[in-house]
Amino acid sequence: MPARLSPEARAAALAALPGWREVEGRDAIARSLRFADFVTAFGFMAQVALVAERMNHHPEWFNVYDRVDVTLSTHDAGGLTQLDVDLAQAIERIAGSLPPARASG
Ligand SMILES: C[C@H](O)[C@H](O)[C@H]1CNC2=NC(N)=NC(=O)C2=N1
Repeated sequence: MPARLSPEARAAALAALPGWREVEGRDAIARSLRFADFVTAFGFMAQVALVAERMNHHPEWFNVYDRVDVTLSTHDAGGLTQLDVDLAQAIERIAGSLPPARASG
């Protein structure tokens, strides 16, 4: 398992991941994604699950209808590592290939 990212590496990683934010009170990053509908959201989760299993690195996530809240942290390392950055990038690639949510309000 990779080492926890230094504060500098962490800041650089976040700057390169628009939409992702730091989680308060723990060394983790998070993003909330919205899709066109439930089937698209669940399809996103299915695709991410296959990547996560291949990486042996798994997201914490919560789904309601068209929304998926994802938190990434490396539990074995007790914080953020390069694995989380790699998985976040894979998540961006998969989400970007799916139809977006309709604009609200
Ligand atoms: C035993 C197994 O390799 C570990 O539990 C893996 C599985 N998936 C994991 N996922 C995440 N997010 N962090 C981990 O430390 C982790 N460890």
